[in-house]
Formats: sequence, C-alpha cells, structure tokens
Amino acid sequence: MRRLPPVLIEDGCSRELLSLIRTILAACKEISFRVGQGALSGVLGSTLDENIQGETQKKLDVLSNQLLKDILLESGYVKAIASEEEDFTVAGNPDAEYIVAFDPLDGSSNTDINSLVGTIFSIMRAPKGSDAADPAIFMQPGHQQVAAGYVLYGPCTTLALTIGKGTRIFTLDKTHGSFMLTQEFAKIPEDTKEFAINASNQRHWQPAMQNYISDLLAGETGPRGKNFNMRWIAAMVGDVHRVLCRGGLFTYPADTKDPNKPFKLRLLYEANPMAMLVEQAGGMAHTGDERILDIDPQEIHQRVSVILGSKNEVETCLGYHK
Ligand SMILES: O=P(O)(O)OC[C@H]1O[C@](O)(COP(=O)(O)O)[C@@H](O)[C@@H]1O
Ligand SMILES: [Mg+2]
Ligand SMILES: [Mg+2]
Repeated sequence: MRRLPPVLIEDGCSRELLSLIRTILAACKEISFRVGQGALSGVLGSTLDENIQGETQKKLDVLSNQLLKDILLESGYVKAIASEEEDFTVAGNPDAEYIVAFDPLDGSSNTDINSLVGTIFSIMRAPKGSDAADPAIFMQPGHQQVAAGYVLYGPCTTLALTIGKGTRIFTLDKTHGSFMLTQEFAKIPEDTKEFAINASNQRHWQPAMQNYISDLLAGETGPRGKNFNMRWIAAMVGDVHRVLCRGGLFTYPADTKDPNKPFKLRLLYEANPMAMLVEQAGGMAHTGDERILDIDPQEIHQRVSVILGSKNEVETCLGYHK
C-alpha cells in the first residue's frame, strides 16, 4: 500500500504544494485525535460565541480552527487563509505561493452525538503581486483551485484529495500516522437510486425542487418509474463521501425559510472543494443555474445552492430547473 507523498509526486505535485498539503494533514491528524477522544477531550458542547455568520460555535469548531490556522501560518507555506470560523481573511507569508480556504469542522452539530464530522479545504494560487492582507485574492472561481480535499473523522479517518488528476481516497493508518492510498480513483456511478436532502425544509423550496423531489418520492408509481432511497447525515462531508463511494444526489437547495439567507452552504470552503472532488470523480456539481466551479465569488463567506453527485441524476434534476 502506498503512502501519500510518493503518490502525489507521481501525479506531478510540486514540492511546495505537497508540503502545504502535508501541513494541512498534520493539523487534521490532531483534530482526528481530539474528535476521537469524544467526551474525554473536554471539548464537546458549545461555546458562548457566534461566528460572523450568526452560528453558535462548538468548542471543537474553535479548537479545529485554531489548530489549522496556527500550523498553516507557522509553516510559511500560505500567503493567506480564509476560514468559516474567522470573520476576515488572515495574512500569512507574503512570499508564499498558495492561499487556503477551509471549513475546520464540517457538520459540527454532530460532535455531541458521536456522528460524522470532517475538515474541508481548498487550495488556490495567490495572484502574482497580490497583497496577503487583501481578501480579494480569494475572489477566484473554483475551477482555479489547484487542490481540494476533505478529511472525514468517522469510524476511520479518511482523506479524499484531488490535485486535478482524479480523486483519490486515503485512509489514516493510526499505528504510524500516515495516510495510505486505499482507493486509486473514485468513480461516481452516473445513475443512482439514492438522494440526500433535508426534507424538513420542503415547504420552503422553490417549485423546481418541489417537483423533482416529489417525483423521486413517487417511486415506481411516478414518472421516474423506480424507487429511490434517502439519506441525510447533516454533515456535507459525510454525505459527499457516500456519493464518492457509491453515487447518489446530494442537494442543499435555495429556500425561503429566512429571506436573508436563501442558501446554506458556503462557496469557498464547502461548495467549491466538494465540486472539484466530485467533478474529478466523474460527477457533476451545479447550483441549478450554473456550474459551481464557474461562480465568481463576491465575498469570502458567500453561500450558494448545491446540487451534486451522479451525473445523469444531477442532469435530470437540472431539467426541472429549466
Ligand atoms: O442543519 P441541516 O439543515 O441538516 O444542515 C446540514 C448542513 O449544514 C452543514 O453542517 C454546515 O456545515 P458547518 O457544520 O460547518 O456549519 C453542512 O455540512 C450540512 O450539509
Ligand atoms: Mg460546513
Ligand atoms: Mg464548520
């Protein structure tokens, strides 16, 4: 079984990018350990604080963010970082080549129930001559990402990673702390009978999504002529991992529940990296209006609607949006 560094070098990964990825993974190994300690870690439960997006921060959100931020900034490999748990971008080494956006702990409401959580990251090049303190360096469409990945802290700790040459899956060998290649190339089946959506929002969806989901639920007796199963982990990282493993459609569509917040998932550190991983595994990732990776971001915590997964099923869903 092969370790991560030689695999990435074979894929043409530069030494500097490899060092940056290994730096992120060093923090993720520490997060994996803390998450795995559960109640023994002393960091379950919520803080008294909210992030800039008005969401209560879990103690593990804050700890994971601090671990990633410290190790990345100390490494000298990043010019700037953007995080779900930071109000603004943070400047790093002005001479570094890369910038990193991350969701330190995705699905953090799952920490208290011993369910799936993960870290999602997106790596881009800093534009030449850019100022490390200028948030505009993150305003690049997702197709410019040079690498994207997530680390899923589940019964085992799994890394899905792409540097634009397919999506590979690694498993953390906790006996010696190395990520080992356990799936050469993830390939999302084009067809599926499984979908994931938070159905409690159903009455707030737009008509296109209402119609699409009601046709899935009608199963054999409806226009689709086949039965569909439904799953919802409440952590995008867990739902996308299932899609990478066995296909499916995952969506968090626009809704009218809160007129100030029509979308849930964040573009820079949730939708973009997941879209790259999914496309590199042969799937599709769309908002309903456009390809996620083609969106020009306007601000670091921007939210978007997400429809991703098995190609033919995403296309069918998009057919309802025309
Ligand atoms: O609360 P809901 O509607 O089930 O939303 C779940 C979604 O929210 C998220 O948990 C948001 O991520 P964070 O935990 O990083 O805020 C997604 O991972 C997930 O798909
Ligand atoms: Mg998240
Ligand atoms: Mg998070």
